[in-house]
Amino acid sequence: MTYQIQTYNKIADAGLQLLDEQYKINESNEPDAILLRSHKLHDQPIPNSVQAIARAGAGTNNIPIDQCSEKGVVVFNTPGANANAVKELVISCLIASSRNLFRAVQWTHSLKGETDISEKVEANKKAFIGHEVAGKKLGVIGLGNIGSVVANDALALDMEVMAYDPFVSVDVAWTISRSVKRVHQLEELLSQCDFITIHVPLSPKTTGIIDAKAFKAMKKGIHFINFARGELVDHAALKEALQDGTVGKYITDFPSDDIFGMENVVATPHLGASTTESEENCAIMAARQLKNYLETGNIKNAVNLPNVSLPLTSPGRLTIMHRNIPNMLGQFSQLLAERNFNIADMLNRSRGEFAYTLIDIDNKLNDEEAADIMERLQKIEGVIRARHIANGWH
Ligand SMILES: NC(=O)c1ccc[n+]([C@@H]2O[C@H](COP(=O)([O-])OP(=O)(O)OC[C@H]3O[C@@H](n4cnc5c(N)ncnc54)[C@H](O)[C@@H]3O)[C@@H](O)[C@H]2O)c1
Ligand SMILES: O=C(O)CC[C@@H](O)C(=O)O
Repeated sequence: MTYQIQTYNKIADAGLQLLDEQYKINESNEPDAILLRSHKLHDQPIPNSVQAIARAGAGTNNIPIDQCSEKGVVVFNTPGANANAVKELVISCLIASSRNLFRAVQWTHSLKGETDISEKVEANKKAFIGHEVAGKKLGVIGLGNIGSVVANDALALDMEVMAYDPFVSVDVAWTISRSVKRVHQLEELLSQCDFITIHVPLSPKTTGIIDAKAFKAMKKGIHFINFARGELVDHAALKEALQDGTVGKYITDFPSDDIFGMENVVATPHLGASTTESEENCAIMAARQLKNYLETGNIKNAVNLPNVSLPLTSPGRLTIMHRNIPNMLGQFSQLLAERNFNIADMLNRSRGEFAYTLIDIDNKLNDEEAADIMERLQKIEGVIRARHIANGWH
């Protein structure tokens, strides 16, 4: 079996190398799967051949998830794989902004060609006096893979840390120091912190969550760090908050035309995950998840379907993505019984309005039998996509 993979953006070789001789990269207009980073898929049709999309990264706002679910396309991301890279940059920006490093470096370079540089340096350095972060209060909005490690490491800088995340996962909660104070109202964090960093996914619910009301609640002169997504912040409200001094500095990884020229804005070119280590981690995780899904039907870290894991030992497996409605399993087993196929194992999991079923059968199907059973499965109301995976070991 050969799988066709379409890639977008630069995917680290460490990940691509995991896709062995069974895989062809960028050789077909009808790929089985897509592997990408920030490339926007919203503006292009997704070929019907695509069974899975893997995002080598955390944010999936560049992928039309609802459309994918309706087409039976599983969408993966790589949770945590780039968290350390983002954390290191956020911590460095926290300190750099507090010490006026960005402006200071720019000014120093402007001395090129002048005389008496050391005298000018000593005379003017007072313009860049900063503050230490120790003893200051950091607010972390979103305590996921990135927010949790930023919060823990800020404690090591002797900062007081406050965090807001109404949906924090149990797994992450276990890793967070008890010294991080959790608040249940965003306003409480906004009104008390000297520095705020945001680490929530961009979705219709979070677009513009930092709006005029949020800025109004903040302390005067606060430094706001946004390495999550630009659209989380209402830029018109940001402009006002910068002008009236509410925001002393806005440091963001998401430059856009409207923030250029705003005073006290520092923008980096979406560099959060741009380390060799992080790019490799993401590419490896994404390639493994894609391979596992294509070859066994098992799912790990999908954003639109549940995790499903069943060792593939029988001669054949049917994978069925379907709506989460009654009597689907009954119809599948009836169909198989009518054709005299014996079910060796079965697993069914649901997530929201979608569900996924693996059915392992004792029968080794020829191409005709496989096509026939696929056609019949697809005809069952509620079935979105069905696949037959022949186990190469039988
Ligand atoms: N700059 C970069 O290069 C870069 C790199 C990685 C991730 N990111 C961005 O950072 C985001 C976070 O990444 P992550 O790996 O920590 O994701 P994650 O999924 O591990 O964590 C996100 C957290 O946000 C929380 N959350 C959701 N809605 C919230 C809300 N309204 N208020 C407070 N908390 C809320 C969730 O409960 C979760 O704990 C990504 O979605 C992506 O957009 C940017
Ligand atoms: O691929 C990148 O460089 C950025 C990834 C980042 O935005 C993410 O959401 O993980």
